[in-house]
Amino acid sequence: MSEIVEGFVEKIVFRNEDNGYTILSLMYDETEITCVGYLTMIDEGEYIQGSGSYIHHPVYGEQFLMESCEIKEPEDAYSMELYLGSGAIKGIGKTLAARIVKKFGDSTFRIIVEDPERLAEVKGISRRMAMEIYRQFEDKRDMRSAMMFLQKYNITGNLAAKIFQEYGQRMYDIIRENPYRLAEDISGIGFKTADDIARKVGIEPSSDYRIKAAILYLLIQANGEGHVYLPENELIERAKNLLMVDEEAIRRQISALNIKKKIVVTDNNEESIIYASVFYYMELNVARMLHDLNIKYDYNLEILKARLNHIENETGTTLDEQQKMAVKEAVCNGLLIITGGPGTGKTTTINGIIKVFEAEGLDILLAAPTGRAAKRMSDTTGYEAKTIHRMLELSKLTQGDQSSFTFERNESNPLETDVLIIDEMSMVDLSLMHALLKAVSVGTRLILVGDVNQLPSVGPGNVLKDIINSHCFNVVMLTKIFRQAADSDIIVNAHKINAGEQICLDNKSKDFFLLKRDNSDVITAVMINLIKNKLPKYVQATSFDIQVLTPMRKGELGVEKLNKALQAALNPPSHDKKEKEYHNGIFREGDKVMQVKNNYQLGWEIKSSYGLSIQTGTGVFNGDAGIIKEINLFSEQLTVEFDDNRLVNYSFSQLDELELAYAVTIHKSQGSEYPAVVLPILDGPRLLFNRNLLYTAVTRAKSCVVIVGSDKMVKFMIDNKNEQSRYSRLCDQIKEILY
Ligand SMILES: Nc1ncnc2c1ncn2[C@@H]1O[C@H](COP(=O)(O)OP(=O)(O)OP(=O)(O)O)[C@@H](O)[C@H]1O
Repeated sequence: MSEIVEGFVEKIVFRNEDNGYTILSLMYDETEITCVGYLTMIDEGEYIQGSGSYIHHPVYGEQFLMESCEIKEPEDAYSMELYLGSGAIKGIGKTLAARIVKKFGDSTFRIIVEDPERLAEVKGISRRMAMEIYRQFEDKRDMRSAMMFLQKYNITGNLAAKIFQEYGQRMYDIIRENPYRLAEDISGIGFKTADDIARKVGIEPSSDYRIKAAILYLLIQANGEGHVYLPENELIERAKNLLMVDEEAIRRQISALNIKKKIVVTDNNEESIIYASVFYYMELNVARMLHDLNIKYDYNLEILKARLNHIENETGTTLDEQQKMAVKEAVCNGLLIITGGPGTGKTTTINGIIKVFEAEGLDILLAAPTGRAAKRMSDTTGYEAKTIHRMLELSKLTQGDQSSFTFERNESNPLETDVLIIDEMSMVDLSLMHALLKAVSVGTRLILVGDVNQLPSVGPGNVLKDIINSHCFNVVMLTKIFRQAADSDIIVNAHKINAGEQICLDNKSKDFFLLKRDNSDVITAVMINLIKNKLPKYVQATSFDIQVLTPMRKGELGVEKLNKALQAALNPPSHDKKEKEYHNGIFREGDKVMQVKNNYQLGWEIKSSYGLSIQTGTGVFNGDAGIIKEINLFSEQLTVEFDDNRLVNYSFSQLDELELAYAVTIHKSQGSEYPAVVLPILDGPRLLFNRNLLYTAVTRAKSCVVIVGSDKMVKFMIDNKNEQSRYSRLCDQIKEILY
């Protein structure tokens, strides 16, 4: 049975600002009781009435669990003084509060609201301050009632504050009439939360708003799966399952959204398809901008020949016909795509192209989609390569509490360069491609390099594949595997896997092995032995440089379980290593970790051997890997050393950006290379275990690949050509522009 308590809030003992969970002490009938609950916006000194029940906490004893709570406007002078002096109103301390209440007595609150100028009669309060007190008082009141209102719908803390900041007093109408707007306007609220609110407000399941919101939500969800659009029938099916309403109602709202231009309904020559508008225009613009860049340049081929001869003499490498063709196409065209598998000479060709343009005195920019890929490009070319985000000068826009990102380089402030070379193009998704092309003006030569057979980008689209398949632009396919590369079974096998040919797994190779095991515990133990004892000597690297790549996150051989096992074996607890618990695991000094989201604000620092700061910068990117150097339990910080000795401090509240990285998913490893790769392959979803995934994993290794598990599964993967197909129309959009 629910009980009621009421009294003054003596002290806020603890408050979690994210979710509003609060512990406070309340003076109730001259005794002090501890209340707990989601009591956002309740300040010290307030008089509250709450209902709930007494519970017994094993450590803190009896507490009142407050399920709902109401602020009572103080009615007597004493309570008003307590509230005003609590720090709730900036600029009023205890002394001033006492003076105000002495002057106005029980009418204090009425004066503040109805006649605030009179506050200036109190010594120490100017007219301006009087109005400021009034403003804060009203704001607090509005905000508090908003919080109370939202709490009914289980929205608390920062999210509630965000909603109030976005809508102000309109919030009440919006929530009562169309809470689905929240899903559109407020980051952090999705369809599910909005639908939950709608149900509580009593909105009908067949409401137009509900169906519209669900359609937009399903399209965003499809983008998250890598699709750019959904076929109309598939969208309707998904909507029917989500909403449990009839098809006619869904079709009506599709038309309504189409008229409002929130979605685009078109067809792909076979069936009707639906885009969220932004993705439709992105795809169309990417196609158009690619055509715009695709102009011809006159170039004296005799001069090119002479330049190439000179470069070949200088570097001692004679380019083969395909590579020479790539250099020629690069100088003669505004847009060129170079694609090829491992060891087919892409880097050598890029270097040739750079040298030719350099001899011309042209400006060249190099970039890649991830930090690691950019670093590799810098290492292999000898020129600075940036991430595409950094090159486009990503910057943060802050509006009130909301922040979004934008690129400083765009159509009105394009990149100032004659040549732009992008490596690892298979990882570029549609929105990044769109941002990139907007910043490239006609007259800049754009050269896109990548291996079209790698896994597609994490984000939506099949950009590189679609551009190549359109056959509208110059594409040079490098197919020859060079001699050094042909000595490597990693490269030979990668090409076989890609072609669907079975590979020889008799362990006679120098760099490609399969250790047959059929039990996940045994596989884990074998991998630990390899990483700890066998492989470091074999590939002349440290245990930490050897990477376990696995297809899945979950399961016995998924990232989560493997990381725990590998951590215990490679960096066990030790009295001289500090630890910090997080979610469901532990970070320990010496652990191998990975940043799991792009954080453009996070600062880094490089220190000299004397500990002096010699370089600073910002930005740590999804996929950057490093080692935990220090955990400071006192300042609640953890320091990670990334590539190039960049030191980054994480506050404990930022630890959700880090994960252990002894094992990572094959998807996450795209664009990275490791001296040796260990692949546990036993069993898993047939759709995921495909040729593409195995190819990507194998091509991450420089000196050695060891597969531990089932040879049958490896064979199955090579035979399994079924990629998870993506709905994308870039290829057709490119072609249609020509007609
Ligand atoms: N024309 C050439 N003559 C001789 N050797 C070459 C030639 N082109 C490339 N190579 C050699 O072949 C190997 C692979 O070349 P390169 O690194 O350029 O290929 P890649 O496609 O960039 O490979 P990956 O994708 O694996 O990095 C290198 O050892 C390189 O020196």
